[in-house]
Amino acid sequence: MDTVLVTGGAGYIGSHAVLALRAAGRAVVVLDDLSTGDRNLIPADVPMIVGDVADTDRTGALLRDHRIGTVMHFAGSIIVPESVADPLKYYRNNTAASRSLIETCIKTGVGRFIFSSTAAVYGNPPTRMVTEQTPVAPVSPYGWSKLMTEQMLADVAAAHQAFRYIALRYFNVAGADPQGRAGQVTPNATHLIKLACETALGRRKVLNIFGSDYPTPDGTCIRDYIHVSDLADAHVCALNHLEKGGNSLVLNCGYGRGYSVRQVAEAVDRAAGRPLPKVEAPRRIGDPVELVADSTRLRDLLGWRPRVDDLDLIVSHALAWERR
Ligand SMILES: NC(=O)c1ccc[n+]([C@@H]2O[C@H](COP(=O)([O-])OP(=O)(O)OC[C@H]3O[C@@H](n4cnc5c(N)ncnc54)[C@H](O)[C@@H]3O)[C@@H](O)[C@H]2O)c1
Ligand SMILES: O=c1ccn([C@@H]2O[C@H](COP(=O)(O)OP(=O)(O)O[C@H]3O[C@H](CO)[C@@H](O)[C@H](O)[C@H]3O)[C@@H](O)[C@H]2O)c(=O)[nH]1
Repeated sequence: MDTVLVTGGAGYIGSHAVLALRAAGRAVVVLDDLSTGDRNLIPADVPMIVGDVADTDRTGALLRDHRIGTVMHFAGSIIVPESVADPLKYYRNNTAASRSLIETCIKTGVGRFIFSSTAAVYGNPPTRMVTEQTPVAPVSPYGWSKLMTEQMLADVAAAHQAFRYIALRYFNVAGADPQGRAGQVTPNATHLIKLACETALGRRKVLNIFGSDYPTPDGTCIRDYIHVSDLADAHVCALNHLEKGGNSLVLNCGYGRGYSVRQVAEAVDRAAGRPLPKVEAPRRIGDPVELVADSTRLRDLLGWRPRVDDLDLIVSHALAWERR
């Protein structure tokens, strides 16, 4: 079996994909510039090249030398408000860097590509449940930077018969490896569950609840939180699909049910054994009211079966990671 290249494999989600690939018996090589990642998140015997995916000479040599058959492309910049303040960083490190990587794949004959996309491509969707047919309409440069990469992949796959891809649109990724081998280290992360756990451990004074007047049962925004280990498994399913000759796909990744900000905060209270300090704050600009993934296609087309679909488990794994 070919070796899999995991770009951004020293990051939060990529490191869990490395663990899932190894559990499936696959050979893995990581390419990461360590701008936000950490070498310690991946097993010591996984080869890691420190470098930028946009460095075409080095990446080309890597693809050839390691006989890479599939690229899983996690590397990128991920902070939505930062993308509003510095859009060119996102068009460089997400869109342009992906263009370079895709071109290097075409030049070296790598025919399978699995891409980390995002629910941010939907912007503020008109319906509660989001299917892959829901119109895309990003509201941030981050979302656009990812949608442009999806478009490149579709165009390249149409032009090159030997190239197939799967774009996985992640909803809200959370939790940590149940065995404590990896978790989120991303600096300046803005994610609710990470911030709530940091607050529960006294590293932050208070958890802001951004907006309590939304048209939802408790007034706070609703999201579909997917355990990072289940998401990692989805990548192994995607790899198997492409290796069996399956066609290119765009797939939502979530569980299909949503929790409000307050419900998440209460789950952190339960995991921590005491209530964390919370304060109602104004709405955060650009937040959609409700984002829940219809993940029927992921289940039906890839045979994905979640193993940790439980908010209390997600939160307890995230809290255990923060306590480490
Ligand atoms: N975390 C989420 O909730 C979420 C949601 C939707 C999509 N995504 C996408 O998933 C992917 C992984 O996100 P994450 O949460 O693990 O973030 P992360 O910051 O933990 O990981 C990104 C990794 O990529 C590396 N990297 C960044 N730019 C690089 C470059 N040019 N060359 C080589 N390495 C580079 C970083 O050092 C880091 O290890 C990203 O593409 C992100 O857009 C994440
Ligand atoms: O301190 C906080 C942090 C967040 N929230 C709220 O919690 C919800 C979830 O926020 P967050 O965890 O920041 O996730 P999203 O803004 O939904 O975005 C995430 O999910 C997207 C996919 O849906 C990804 O593309 C993004 O990278 C990722 O940050 C939102 O209503 C926030 O307003 C708070 O109330 N207080």
